[in-house]
Amino acid sequence: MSRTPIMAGNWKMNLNHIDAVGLVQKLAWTLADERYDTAQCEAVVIPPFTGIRSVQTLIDGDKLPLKHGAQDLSPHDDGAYTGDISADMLVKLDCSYVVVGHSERREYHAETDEIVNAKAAKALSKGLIPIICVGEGLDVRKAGRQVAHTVAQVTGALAGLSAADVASLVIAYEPIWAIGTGEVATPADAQEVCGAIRKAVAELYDEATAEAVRIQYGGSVKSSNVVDIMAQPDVDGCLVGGASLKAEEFAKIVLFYQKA
Ligand SMILES: O=C(CO)COP(=O)(O)O
Repeated sequence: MSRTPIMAGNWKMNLNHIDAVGLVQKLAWTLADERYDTAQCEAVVIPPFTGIRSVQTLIDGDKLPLKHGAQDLSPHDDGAYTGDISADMLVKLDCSYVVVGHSERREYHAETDEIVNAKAAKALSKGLIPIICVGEGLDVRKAGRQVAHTVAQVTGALAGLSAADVASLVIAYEPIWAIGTGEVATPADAQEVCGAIRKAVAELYDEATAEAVRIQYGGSVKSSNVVDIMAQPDVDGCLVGGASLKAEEFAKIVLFYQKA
């Protein structure tokens, strides 16, 4: 089974809703100029919550070849959870994807594998595709335990999910030491862990599920390194932070296949 590559721009806490519209317009123009083909790569923008409605209206109104998503969701349906956003609210905004378990949420909001698992399950139950983030810190990498650490996070995040659900979702391997540092993992580093994740999915489920699940690499991805990273057999896309805030740079990342 062939997996469609997926490039997702995680804007993190950047760009108000007006700037969000400007970026998406420029991204769409650049992609159109370069004859972007959605069959070659899926392009996703993930603004902060405050930008989603404007981005949705623009994508829908202008029939742009982009999908959009959110950076987090509540594991609860509704109720007294001040500051949280529910899956239903994101579905109403036509979100296709939702990031869960980003290392910044794990660190600053104390999200555990159990919480990540509950959020992924909630997203799937409402028809949203979770992008489940995993990855080791520098201490774990230095100890050579990156595979065991990351596979344990994947196992925790997928607990109780069906094979069909897992086949539909996205796992993003983001080594924390490579996020926003300019320190990109080598293509071989990315392949080592992404390959181990796919093997773990095969062991937890079956070969067909492992063949279907899409695995991204994230951490200082740029247009200058994306082609080498994407050449790895178990890397199906990238979760891009800083470089997704520049339309032309993110467009080049989406269009990686033209250079591959
Ligand atoms: O955390 C990331 C995407 O979720 C990666 O961020 P950078 O691309 O800025 O390193």
